[in-house]
Amino acid sequence: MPAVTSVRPDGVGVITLDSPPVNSLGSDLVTSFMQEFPKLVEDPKVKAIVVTGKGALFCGGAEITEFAVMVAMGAEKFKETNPVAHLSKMMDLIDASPKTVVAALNGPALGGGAEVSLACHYRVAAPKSSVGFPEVNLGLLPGAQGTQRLPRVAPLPTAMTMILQGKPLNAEAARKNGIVDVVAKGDVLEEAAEFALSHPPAPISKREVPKTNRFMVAAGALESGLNTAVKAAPLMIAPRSIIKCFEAACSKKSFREGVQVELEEFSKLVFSVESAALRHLFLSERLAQKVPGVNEKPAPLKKIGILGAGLMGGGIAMCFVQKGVPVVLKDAKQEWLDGGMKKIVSLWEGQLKKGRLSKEKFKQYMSLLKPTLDYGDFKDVDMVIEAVPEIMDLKKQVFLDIEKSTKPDAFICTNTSGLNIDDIAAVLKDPSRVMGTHFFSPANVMQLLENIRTAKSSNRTLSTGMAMAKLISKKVVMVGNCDGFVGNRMLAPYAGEAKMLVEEGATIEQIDKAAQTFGMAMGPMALGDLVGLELFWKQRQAANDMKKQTKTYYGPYELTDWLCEQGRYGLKTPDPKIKANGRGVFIHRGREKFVDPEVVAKLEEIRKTKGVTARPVSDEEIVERLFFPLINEGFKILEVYIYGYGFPPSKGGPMFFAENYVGFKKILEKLKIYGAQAKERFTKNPHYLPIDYFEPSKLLEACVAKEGTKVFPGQTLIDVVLKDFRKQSPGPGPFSKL
Ligand SMILES: C/C=C/C(=O)SCCNC(=O)CCNC(=O)[C@H](O)C(C)(C)COP(=O)(O)OP(=O)(O)OC[C@H]1O[C@@H](n2cnc3c(N)ncnc32)[C@H](O)[C@@H]1OP(=O)(O)O
Repeated sequence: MPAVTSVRPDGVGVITLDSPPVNSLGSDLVTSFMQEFPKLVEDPKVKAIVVTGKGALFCGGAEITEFAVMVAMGAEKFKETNPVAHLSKMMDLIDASPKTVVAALNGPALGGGAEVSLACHYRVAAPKSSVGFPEVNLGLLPGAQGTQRLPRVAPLPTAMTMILQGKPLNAEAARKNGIVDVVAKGDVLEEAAEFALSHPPAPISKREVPKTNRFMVAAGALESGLNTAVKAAPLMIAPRSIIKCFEAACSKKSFREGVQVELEEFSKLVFSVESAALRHLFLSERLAQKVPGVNEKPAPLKKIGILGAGLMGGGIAMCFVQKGVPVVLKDAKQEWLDGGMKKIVSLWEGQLKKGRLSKEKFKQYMSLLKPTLDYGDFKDVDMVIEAVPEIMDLKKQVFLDIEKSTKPDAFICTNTSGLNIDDIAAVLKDPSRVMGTHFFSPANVMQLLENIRTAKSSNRTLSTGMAMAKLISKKVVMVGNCDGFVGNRMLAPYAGEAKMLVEEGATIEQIDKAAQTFGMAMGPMALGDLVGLELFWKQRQAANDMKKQTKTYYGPYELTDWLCEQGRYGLKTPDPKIKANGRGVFIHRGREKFVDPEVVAKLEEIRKTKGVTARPVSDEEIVERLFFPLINEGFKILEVYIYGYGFPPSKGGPMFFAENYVGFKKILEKLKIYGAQAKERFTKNPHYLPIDYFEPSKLLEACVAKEGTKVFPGQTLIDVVLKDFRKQSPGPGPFSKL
């Protein structure tokens, strides 16, 4: 029953939004609310009305899955049956009630949920509730009168931060900003009922926009708000539409006229490819949390052991401590431990100085983090995550040491980015306790976590790994144990082509700028320095004889070899005393970086040796050669089975980008052209090794063949093609060396 009504003995009619899991405003709930609410208005026994939500949330907003259906209807049909206009009518109904309507915010009121609360005449909020407008994160705006109601109650800067940046306010902050009338001290429903009985109806739509808000708009506040939003997310189109709605609200326009502007802007956004991409990401991220067959109750994680206090280990330790989980951080040498602790403490001190961390929290963090050299301190931890250097024998040895020092049911995770986890786990008596947890650098910042299942990981290990990700607020993807897992596997051709393009004549700056203009948070050259160049170097050295390998060769290695031989590993130089510290492709000074003339000279030398004449490379070619092979690799992975590396969210992930921005056919054609060029380079120039990342994926070819096939709203052509493909696919191949 989506909207449930009852009448209390004190004459307050209660209408409860009841649509699990988040009381989203799907058409069923809206229709039922519009049938039930008038009954309360007309009931002579009802003196006032309270709107509340069932469960932990007031309301999670409009039903996101229904947007795809709206888009599929097409623009013309959408005009006639616009479900958001329907939602707007629900707001009018509440607003126009002759009886006082109070929202009892039992939990978060988000998007359309916040709009329902603002359509009510007053808001009484539980202390743990919040009010937020996250629509911008879906490439949308509050299309059910939110942009017109919020500036009527809140100061313009608050309204702008909330809607333009999607930042929610907790109950107390919402009260201070005029959005909430009372923060309940006791039972929120009781207090809302009491409030409703003692206050007259007061619709926000009848309020004037405060003069200060109008002055601020006249003084150009909207432009500066827009600049901030655009700076944070340059490719987003929603902020410009949101500004138009605020302009309408704070001008001489009536509430109704403002609502009309809002509806028009919303309609534009809902049809945009950016919004489709962001909605796709929202739903895909949640889909990725559900691993078929992994259904055992996760074990509690009360204490964590981290082995290795380097960049990764330290960052992982921070993730847990910042969520209040005690961590034992172990390393083998005092100086390594001290170095790791120093880095962690300096990061927290930096936050303290900027006012982002309170002194109390800082103290709490310090008390939760225990540095140690003694394996004995792992005796009561529930999970150990090892983050020691990527050397197979070392990993096997530390696994044996962890086994000896932990409880038999403690989980053992390896933060490898490339080693075969089945091989590491095989040294243990009970390999079912093992899984891979591949964090991305810097681990305390990056949102992605790849959990890797081994052949023997138990259901409980895997479910606890997924729960662990949720505990530390990571977006998690469960992947199989194969070369480079998913992230690095897709990154390898991207990084390889970046190096190849530099050799061909593109400048280092040009490569990174082209990638950043596309929307990447960082270019591939800077990324190499950030994650550490020695990873690739060591992996390559580990391979016996590169020249004999015929497959999976990723890009030229001469420059990286030269840099690493001098200890220029980028920002991940292990020994702080070494002169090359902070040097890689770039020279890094604090947040600034410069291309080193020595690197440019070395490149010239490499070209000479290889007989390559530098040529001008267009930005278009750079983008195509960086991303198309990456997409191709994604298809290869999808032949069996996406968040990281800062891929622009407005493009929805590489596969969504391929389908909706470029088209499969163009990608296939370009892969063939660039692949033929790479083959010619390999055949004619003995300095080059063969590469296979331009070799088109069978799934991509199948998608090209099926282009034009009708798909259901919300579904992708890849979904459709994958269904048939699953049966025939050989998988991503066995675990092989780079
Ligand atoms: C004109 C008006 C426009 C709008 O209102 S646009 C929508 C604006 N609202 C939002 O953007 C809110 C999005 N939702 C969230 O931020 C979070 O979710 C919550 C804070 C509400 C809850 O978070 P947590 O408790 O961690 O749960 P979870 O895994 O994110 O979601 C549980 C299930 O609920 C589904 N869901 C959440 N919000 C919506 C929604 N607005 N429409 C449809 N489904 C929603 C998810 O997908 C998932 O589903 P599964 O269990 O199948 O994985």
